[in-house]
Amino acid sequence: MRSYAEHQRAVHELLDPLAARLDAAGGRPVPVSASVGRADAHGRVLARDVHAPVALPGFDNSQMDGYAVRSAELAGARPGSPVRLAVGPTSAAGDAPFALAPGTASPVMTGAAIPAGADAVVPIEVADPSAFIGLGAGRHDSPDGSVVGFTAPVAPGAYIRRAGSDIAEGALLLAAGTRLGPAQLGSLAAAGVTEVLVRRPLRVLLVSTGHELQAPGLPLRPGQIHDANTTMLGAALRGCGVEVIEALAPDDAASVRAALEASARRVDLVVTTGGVSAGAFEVVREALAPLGVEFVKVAIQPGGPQGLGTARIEPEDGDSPVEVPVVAFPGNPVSALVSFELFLRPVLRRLEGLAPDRHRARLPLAHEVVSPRAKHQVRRGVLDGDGAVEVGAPSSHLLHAYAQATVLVHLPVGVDALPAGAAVDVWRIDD
Ligand SMILES: Nc1nc2c(c(=O)[nH]1)N[C@H]1C(S)=C(S)[C@@H](COP(=O)(O)OP(=O)(O)OC[C@H]3O[C@@H](n4cnc5c(N)ncnc54)[C@H](O)[C@@H]3O)O[C@H]1N2
Ligand code: MOO
Ligand SMILES: [Mg+2]
Repeated sequence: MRSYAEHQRAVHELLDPLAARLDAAGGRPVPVSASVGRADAHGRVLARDVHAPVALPGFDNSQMDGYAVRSAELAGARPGSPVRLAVGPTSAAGDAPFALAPGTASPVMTGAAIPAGADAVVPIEVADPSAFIGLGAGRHDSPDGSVVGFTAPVAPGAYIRRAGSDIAEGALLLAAGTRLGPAQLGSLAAAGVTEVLVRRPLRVLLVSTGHELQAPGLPLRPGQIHDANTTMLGAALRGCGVEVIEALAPDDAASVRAALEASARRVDLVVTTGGVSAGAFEVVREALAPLGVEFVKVAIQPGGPQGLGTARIEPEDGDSPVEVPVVAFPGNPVSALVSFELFLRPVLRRLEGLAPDRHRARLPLAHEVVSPRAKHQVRRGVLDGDGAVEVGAPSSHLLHAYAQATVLVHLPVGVDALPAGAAVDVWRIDD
């Protein structure tokens, strides 16, 4: 039997090369900003480095509302003997910079260009008067004859945001592989970048198998059930930025193979559910083992039976052979979704430019639990009012209970019983 870590490594080895494939086309141009009816770059992954076309800030500007001064002129300022300067023209945000005349102090607003010759800003609160008076009518002129007093020296450079202090012109703004969230998009917009090259999304064929399955909404004959896995794993995959093609194959190997043959050339990966265990109709195993997919037992619960490998399909119509990686999950819905969380989501997160680990914590158990010693068990749980973990039942058909859970609880190999209060690893379920 394979360990959890061994199978995780095998999935990574099979799927990590997909990153290069998604980059191979050199990226697709997409707009940085959303506009009606157009896909934008939000949530996508950069295919190429982006260098700053300009320095940011683009010019020295003020960090505070105050007065731009020559610091040397305030060297002798003391509470008892203030330095008084004539009020010069005002620099508001958006104004073109001008020159500061010697012996004057210019009102300067946050984000406004520092007048040439000034080398420091004194915040309005520590000037005398401590509020702007008489500005506004002709907002760039000084009120005639106004004088402002300063009672302390100011260090050169005080409250000046230097040009290039965020990023220098030509420096690496965002590296290839970065996922574009709000801060990254804002940073591109600030630099005036309107379009970027992003990786194309991963394309996955999702095949659910089972003679008993009926699409939700269609009536059930006795013995039939509604197909939950297609909706569930389709959502999980799309939530990771994947484009999904769905197929429902009845319980015969020929239809599973036909589903693969129909779409293998259009996808990067095939994910199947069901038909991998020890029953009489294990159609995924039957269809894919001859094509090169390996079926193993992993020492986890749920999710024990797993399939993994590259399927080489020789189309019956004589078309050229096609090879496609396959990840085969067990059919029990809880087993299928836990398998996704353990094995596939970390890889997809990496392909998305995100850290592979999800939000994790070590929390105390609210009550005693038991677990099979030889298996890494993953239970679904919720936190009680004190932040302790209430662990749900282990069975793999309890999908309703999974839908109520907020955490996955890990009980590793070697654990057969843990008392209330013992610390366990939990992963937050957040989408
Ligand atoms: N004798 C043994 N029996 C079983 C073993 C074993 O080791 N020896 N393993 C058990 C474990 S663990 C699991 S997990 C399941 C895996 O089963 P399969 O992957 O072969 O899946 P199926 O047999 O097709 O279905 C299992 C179960 O899940 C339901 N199912 C399947 N697909 C869907 C779907 N799309 N939506 C909702 N429900 C689905 C299906 O009706 C079955 O109830 O095998 C155990 N048996
Ligand atoms: O391993 Mo199965 O996945 O328990 O239910
Ligand atoms: Mg089965």
